Amino acid sequence: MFIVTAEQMRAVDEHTIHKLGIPAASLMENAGRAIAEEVIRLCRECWKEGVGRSSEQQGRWNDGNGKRAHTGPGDRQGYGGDIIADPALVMEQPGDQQWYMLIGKGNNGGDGLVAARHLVEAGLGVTLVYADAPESLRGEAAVQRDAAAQLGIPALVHGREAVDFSRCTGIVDALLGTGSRGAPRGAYAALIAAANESGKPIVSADVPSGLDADTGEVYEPCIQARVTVCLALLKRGLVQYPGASAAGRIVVRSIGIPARLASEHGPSVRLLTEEVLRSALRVDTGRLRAPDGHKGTYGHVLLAAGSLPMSGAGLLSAKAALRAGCGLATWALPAALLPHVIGTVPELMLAAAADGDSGEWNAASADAVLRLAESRDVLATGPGLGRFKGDTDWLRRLWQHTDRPLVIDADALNMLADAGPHGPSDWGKRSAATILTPHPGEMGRLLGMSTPEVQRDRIGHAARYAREQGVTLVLKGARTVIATPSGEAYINTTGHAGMATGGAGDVLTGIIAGLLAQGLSAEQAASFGVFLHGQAAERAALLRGDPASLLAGDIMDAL
Ligand SMILES: NC(=O)C1=CN([C@@H]2O[C@H](COP(=O)(O)OP(=O)(O)OC[C@H]3O[C@@H](n4cnc5c(N)ncnc54)[C@H](O)[C@@H]3O)[C@@H](O)[C@H]2O)[C@@H](O)CC1
Ligand SMILES: [K+]
Repeated sequence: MFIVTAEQMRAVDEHTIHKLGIPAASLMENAGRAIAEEVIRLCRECWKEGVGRSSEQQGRWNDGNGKRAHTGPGDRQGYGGDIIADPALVMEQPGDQQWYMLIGKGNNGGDGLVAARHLVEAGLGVTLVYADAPESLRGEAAVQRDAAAQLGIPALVHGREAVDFSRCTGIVDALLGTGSRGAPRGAYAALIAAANESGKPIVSADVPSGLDADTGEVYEPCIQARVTVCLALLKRGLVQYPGASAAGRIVVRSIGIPARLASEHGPSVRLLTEEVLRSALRVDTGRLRAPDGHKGTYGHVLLAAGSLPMSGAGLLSAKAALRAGCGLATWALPAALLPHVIGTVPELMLAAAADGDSGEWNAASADAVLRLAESRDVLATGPGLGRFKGDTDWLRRLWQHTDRPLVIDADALNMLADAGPHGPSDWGKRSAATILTPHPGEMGRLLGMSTPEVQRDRIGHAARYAREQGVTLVLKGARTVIATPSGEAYINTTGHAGMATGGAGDVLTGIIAGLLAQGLSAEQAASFGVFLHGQAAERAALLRGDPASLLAGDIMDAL
């Protein structure tokens, strides 16, 4: 599933209308119809839950599968085939429903007006609530305004008549869509605040009004939707927090715009699903293990990690690499740690780096790491590494002198942040892939900005950095972003807040390194690794019963 910016959506709309010749009116009709169908779906669900229903009314609506939506002879036996009323728009007690349709003056409002027509057709009570004078609507939206007026659909205008939300069952928010700029103003702000205040279920057209469709930033006020009917293509703001929290359930409805046009009109950003892993990323898990393979077949990971106060980080990473399926893993660590970790993971090989009995890394150890890397397939570094004198130079040497794929995490990212104003691209282009796995704080240090600034546009920052620095970048956090040097990005959907626990990132580093060792490309290993990491956490939370009690080791054990 493609994820687009408002600008990309506008270009795709234009292409569909002007190059393919599909009329704008058709697109709006499809959009409004889809919104109406989702309103009816929600009504049916609310009925099942008993929300807003008196007890004698419960259990009397249509069940939504069309079976009880028959009309005429089809209800009787013996006359041949059934005759079924439009099943997506049928309800048994539609008259109980009073929906307020909040209508803005742009095309989002036009979608709401089309939806109003279809809801009236389905027998629901509908009242239009215009934010601006209806006369201010233009183009297709004005056509829909006139059709609604011809049909006698009741209408109120904010500022002219009082709007009492206590009288409605639910609200359709068609105030602002992808044409919205900045915080809602005037009547828009007032209607959004009152709609939220009412506590009635809200169905948003395309995006919740008050949400930045590109960044997921939530302005004050912003609709808190129960359902968002996203039209044609998923918008970036809906998959990024805090926007994702304002959107409720997101239903993407196709309206006649070919989805593949998205990648012709801007960067390709997709939701990371099993289907995308298989098709776009061509990850074939069935081929990872050959029946006649041996431990040499599946690659050897070298992990340079851990220091006295954070030895567990190295242990978690190295073990996760093995759990992800690499044939062998060597953990290079400061020599003083060796006696304490011997035997903790018997499957691991250990390589001691001279540390003057300090338990810490030092600049001179770069040579030892480079030598070890010569006979391994992947080098990963960062977890529990700590900072030490000359560390940025230490990392620069690894960057420049190993031809193995390199995974950089944690403190190694902080070393990278000190590389200079232009970032590590100043160190030259690496011959093998480089994967960076920052959390938002580390990303902020790499970019020279604050964590909230990073969070305000996660996809944008990640994609830009990956392209400019020629790296594959994994920006961790809810809805992890994987961005590639060629400008593509994937947004992960697996995992949960229980993963916010020390060591979870170390496990991810190990998984990605373990997958690289098995021959996956950087793009495949980063995406598949993030996806698996989240899935393992989901499974671990099920086993434990509560995500909050999850330890990083549980994620690894659930792989
Ligand atoms: N071909 C198309 O362009 C299609 C567009 N569609 C719908 O059209 C929407 C985009 O329509 P528009 O580009 O007309 O834009 P919008 O309908 O999102 O709203 C733009 C209007 O709102 C006003 N506005 C902008 N920011 C505001 C703020 N912060 N406070 C108060 N008023 C503000 C502007 O004056 C502008 O007139 C989509 O989200 C979608 O719902 C669909 O109908 C499908 C086809
Ligand atoms: K909206």
